[in-house]
Amino acid sequence: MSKAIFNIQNGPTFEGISFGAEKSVAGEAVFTTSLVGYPESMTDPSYRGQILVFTQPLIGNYGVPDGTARDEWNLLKYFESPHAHVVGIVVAEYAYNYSHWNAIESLASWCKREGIAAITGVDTRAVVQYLREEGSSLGRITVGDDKPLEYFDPMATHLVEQVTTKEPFYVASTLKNPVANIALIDCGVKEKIIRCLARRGANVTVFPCDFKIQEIADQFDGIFLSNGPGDPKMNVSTIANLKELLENPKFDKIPIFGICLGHQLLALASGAQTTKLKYGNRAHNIPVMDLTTGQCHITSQNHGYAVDVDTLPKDQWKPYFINLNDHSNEGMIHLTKPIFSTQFHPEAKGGPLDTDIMFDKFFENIEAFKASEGAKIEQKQKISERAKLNLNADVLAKERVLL
Ligand SMILES: NC(=O)CC[C@H](N)C(=O)O
Repeated sequence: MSKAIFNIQNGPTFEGISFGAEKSVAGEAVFTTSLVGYPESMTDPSYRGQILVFTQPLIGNYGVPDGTARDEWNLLKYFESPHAHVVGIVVAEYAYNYSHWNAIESLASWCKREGIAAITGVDTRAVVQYLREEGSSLGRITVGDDKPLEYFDPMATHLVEQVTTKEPFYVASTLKNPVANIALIDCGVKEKIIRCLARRGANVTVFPCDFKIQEIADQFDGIFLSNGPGDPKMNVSTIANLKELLENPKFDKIPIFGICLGHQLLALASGAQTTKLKYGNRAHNIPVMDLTTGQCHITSQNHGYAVDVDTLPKDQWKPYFINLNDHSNEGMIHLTKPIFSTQFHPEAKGGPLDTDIMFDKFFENIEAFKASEGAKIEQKQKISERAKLNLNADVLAKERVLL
């Protein structure tokens, strides 16, 4: 067992024991207060480049499930993407013995295989107290006798480019008569999000982040904008594409739904601004209020940036949800078009399922759109148009295409 050191730039140093890869790493140090879900969080592409500190003191006790297991849509059953995206993890007490019906290996052996640095024996309460007071900070984990790495800010890079699918891929509905064809812009989409769409009977065509969706939006019944890592402002071409999509009156009736980064990109494309939060919201129990009903929902969250609600163009958008802890914006809804977005994660993997209804709302919008005049291109014609663009389901990959 090697020793390991966790440093926070201009902050405290913690000594512990390495239980992951024999590899030193540097990134942004963030903390999550979620009690469970370390395999889901670590494989969520939105955590790309980050060192994740768990406030739950005992981590690893239920091991790691089979990351290759697939469901009936050929989506990963237990992981949110094929690989881990955090660069390192920090825990108070690693559970060397694990036990769970679907565990196939220990967290330590998975981290070693995935090249994730892991340190145990850290006073994670002190880490969180520091980050909460001083705000998000850069961190590094130095393993064994390695020379400490330079601090590195992943937020200054275009992280979405690293996680988006390289080619479009297709997830077919298992229904004989699928209810919708949805285009999904993949900025680092979680498998559960695709499952939430497929489970409701949609065929989902997943596109790379910078795909010019505004050129073929009329071939689809709805457009989905995914979650993803990094500073939303880095996604210059995606924002420009969305701006053209929103400004083209031809697409006024097409339903759009965005989650987390998707929400932020929609806001930026509408002329609003995003800001970096002091230390972000990463938890499975964050209360938000629906401003249209006054109802409170408990939500799953993982973000470091937020939409500045004061900059939303008020003639087009209104805030949809508000965070009841820090009063940051949690979503927006268009005044006249079937478009809405949430900062929280209604797919909740992990987390509470309270806001799964947001997907139902998207499908209600899709139903209304399909029944409306604006969507009267016959389904067969749409399919042949998509085939002309080489987006025929038969020629598309069936899963995420990685580098
Ligand atoms: N989960 C996400 O989509 C995160 C969005 C963005 N990268 C943020 O940190 O705010």
